[in-house]
Amino acid sequence: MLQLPETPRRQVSQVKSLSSLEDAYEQCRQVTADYAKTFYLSTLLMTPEKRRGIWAIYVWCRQTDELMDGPQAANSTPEELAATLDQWQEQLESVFAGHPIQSEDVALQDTIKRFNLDIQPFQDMIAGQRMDLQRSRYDTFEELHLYCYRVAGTVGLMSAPVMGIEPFCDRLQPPWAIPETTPGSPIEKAVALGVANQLTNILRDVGEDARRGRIYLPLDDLKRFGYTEQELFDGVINDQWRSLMQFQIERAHQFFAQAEDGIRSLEKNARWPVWSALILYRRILDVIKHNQYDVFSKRAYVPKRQKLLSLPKAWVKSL
Ligand SMILES: CC(C)=CCC/C(C)=C/CC/C(C)=C/CC/C(C)=C/[C@@H]1[C@@H](COP(=O)(O)OP(=O)(O)O)[C@]1(C)CC/C=C(\C)CC/C=C(\C)CCC=C(C)C
Ligand SMILES: Nc1ncnc2c1ncn2[C@@H]1O[C@H](COP(=O)(O)OP(=O)(O)OP(=O)(O)O)[C@@H](O)[C@H]1O
Ligand SMILES: [Mn+2]
Repeated sequence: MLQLPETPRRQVSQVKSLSSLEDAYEQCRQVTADYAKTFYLSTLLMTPEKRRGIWAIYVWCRQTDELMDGPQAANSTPEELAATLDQWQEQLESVFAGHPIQSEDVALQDTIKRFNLDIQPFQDMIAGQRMDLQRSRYDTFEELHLYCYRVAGTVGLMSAPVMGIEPFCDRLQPPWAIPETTPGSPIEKAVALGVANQLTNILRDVGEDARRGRIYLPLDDLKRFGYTEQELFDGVINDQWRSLMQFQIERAHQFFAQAEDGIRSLEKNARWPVWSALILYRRILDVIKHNQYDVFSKRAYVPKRQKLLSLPKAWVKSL
């Protein structure tokens, strides 16, 4: 279980008890290995400096996600969750200012310094979590795309400087917008991979989200395909639903295709984990289709054996 900070700022005396840099990275390694085994395996081929950086970012992202999705969140009011995000934001600023608060921050701070990371994608991810507190519907794909950028496209922006990508000079804009990226640039493709993963995640979790009263699929798409919110809550699988899902799956594929193209811009020793993440996540779309678009009573997942088998495939692609 991930440890979340109890207080916004620890006293100086407590800061002394933070882990050493080695221990902090070891903690991040352990969390990554526990939470995402296949992904962890595929990071082992990166240079030690890079993989440690990716683990530190992974842990920060995982913790950010857990703030809203974890067991503590289930027993909190929206006001408490908003306050938790404020506190998390303060802690982030503190790490970027060189003052780590929890042990994992010691590793993140080192990664930030080493790879000259920008705070904006981190802030944007927190803003994405805030969207979940503020809304449970998206009218258009444009609105959903902003959400996907914030909660997942940002991962591409955070990890690209660590993995090594050229050129990494696209201008970042204020947190309410998706950063301006040069069309067709590798960094745009890095964002596209996060968006593709998040769209896939949304399709896989339609039923689970509906049970929480949430619909991520754009409402204007539902309308266009003649499928109602009530039908979604009732788990109706009809021709309209199948067509709607085919359209959404195709859209996710387009983002995966954009991302594929970007992987060759990464430094060679960083390509394997990215290919494996892409192949694994994209496969979920095939499973949804195989399940005849029943995302209400079935969870589309890729069996462990297949996951492991995809590692050599990703390896070959990364050569
Ligand atoms: C090498 C590599 C793949 C690096 C990324 C590792 C990293 C830092 C991952 C963080 C993932 C994370 C915990 C994000 C928090 C928000 C979240 C949960 C997003 C969803 C991930 C799937 O997780 P899961 O299935 O466990 O979700 P549940 O909570 O169980 O529902 C996401 C769908 C998004 C993850 C986004 C990526 C992996 C994007 C990675 C993009 C790059 C590394 C850019 C590559 C560069 C080019 C040029 C293509
Ligand atoms: N069943 C799954 N099918 C496809 N991709 C998955 C699946 N589970 C996780 N992923 C995603 O694939 C990437 C690699 O995860 P990995 O396969 O290492 O997870 P894991 O070790 O099986 O653990 P977990 O399923 O608990 O996330 C991550 O982005 C992860 O979120
Ligand atoms: Mn998971």
